[in-house]
Amino acid sequence: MAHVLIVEARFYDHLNDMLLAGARAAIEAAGHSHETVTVPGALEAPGAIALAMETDRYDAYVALGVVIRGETYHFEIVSNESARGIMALTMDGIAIGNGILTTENEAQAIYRADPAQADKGGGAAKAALAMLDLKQRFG
Ligand SMILES: Nc1c(NC[C@H](O)[C@H](O)[C@H](O)CO)[nH]c(=O)[nH]c1=O
Ligand SMILES: CC(=O)[C@@H](O)COP(=O)(O)O
Repeated sequence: MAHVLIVEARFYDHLNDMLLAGARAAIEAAGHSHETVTVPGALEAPGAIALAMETDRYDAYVALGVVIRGETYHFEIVSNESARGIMALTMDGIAIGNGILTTENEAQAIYRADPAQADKGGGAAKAALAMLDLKQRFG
């Protein structure tokens, strides 16, 4: 059984709740345990995972959050830099699923976050577990 850390960037409560429900359900359905830590926004997610890695308590990580385009270039910074940080950790051999949505509007985010629709939280959890499987196979 693997122990998975969910790092949720809680910028939009109602959207995060759906992502979390999907991720937790997918981890539990696969027979694994999980815990959750909350950070203020997507930009903090890679740093939180990097800190958690130092504890050696977790086998895999799921990053959850929602970035919705606003009026300024900030959208690109938050979207691209959170993904870049997560990808850097992935390339270090950490099993991570990236469930940080980057959308043009709230309707796109609702469709993707809802476990009964696109279930991107569940998808990110499954990706983390798939990478853990590969890590154990090749490690
Ligand atoms: N605009 C969004 C943010 N912005 C906040 C940053 O992620 C960060 O917390 C802040 O700059 C302090 O370092 N975060 C999201 O998750 N979603 C957004 O739409
Ligand atoms: C991530 C964003 O684009 C958004 O939350 C920030 O909005 P704005 O560019 O209008 O400040």
